[in-house]
Amino acid sequence: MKKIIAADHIEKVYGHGGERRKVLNGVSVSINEGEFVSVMGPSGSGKSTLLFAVSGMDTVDSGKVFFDGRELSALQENELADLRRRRMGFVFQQPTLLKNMNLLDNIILPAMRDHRKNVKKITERARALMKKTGIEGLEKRDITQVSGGQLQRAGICRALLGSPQILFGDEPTGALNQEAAEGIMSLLAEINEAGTAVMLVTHDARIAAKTERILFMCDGQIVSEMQLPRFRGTELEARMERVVLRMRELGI
Ligand SMILES: Nc1ncnc2c1ncn2[C@@H]1O[C@H](COP(=O)(O)OP(=O)(O)OP(=O)(O)O)[C@@H](O)[C@H]1O
Repeated sequence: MKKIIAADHIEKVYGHGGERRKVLNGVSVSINEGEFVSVMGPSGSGKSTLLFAVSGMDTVDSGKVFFDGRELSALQENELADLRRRRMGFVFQQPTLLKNMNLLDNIILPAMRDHRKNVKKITERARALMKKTGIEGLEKRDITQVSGGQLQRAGICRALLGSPQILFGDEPTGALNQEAAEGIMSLLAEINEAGTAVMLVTHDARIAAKTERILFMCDGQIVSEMQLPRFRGTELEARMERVVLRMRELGI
């Protein structure tokens, strides 16, 4: 299986002098093409920092991160930005969409930077993604006129517009009720099934149990991993129990 992300002994330090704190402490991890991975661990264990480091959204203080064989720190800022825009997608807990701009325009806005001449094509693709993600018909709505789940679906459409090889999610279901969260998880599973790798940070064992590999973090390190068969809609409770049990064993 081909690796799309490979992180080799990465470290991230925040603060200065006596206040210095190693938030990533020699993490090595790889993500294969098409994998569905989640990251769990206590608050402050470094989950978001890891996601930001392996996606090139933030730099590391030592170690190396490779995306599809290219070392991120060796890239020029514009090359890195280009790589992130074209080959990675990002979804956050609160999608950063703009008020006073309708949902469709919000979705296409970042892609317009690359393809000014292709407005028609981008709009068509955005509409197709809105249909696929279940928000067809909401194109003209302002972002204040849709639910949290619909907003997150719009965020996912925006992230998918460039056909990324990997979608990174930092608590993408964290602000949603359980029903909306499950809808977003089903959507992410579908996207993953179609070939896009997904890497999610979550606090929720119910969410992690639907992924195929769980990385457990504690104090800036990956302290354990769990491989699960692809989730096919059954045995969720048993999978959750395994996750919770592992966390208990790890004391996290
Ligand atoms: N920009 C920053 N400057 C200084 N410290 C930071 C910064 N970003 C994160 N930290 C610290 O690094 C540690 C790890 O943060 P991180 O957000 O990666 O943890 P997390 O596991 O994702 O936590 P949570 O589950 O609460 O979101 C925390 O102690 C946090 O306070």
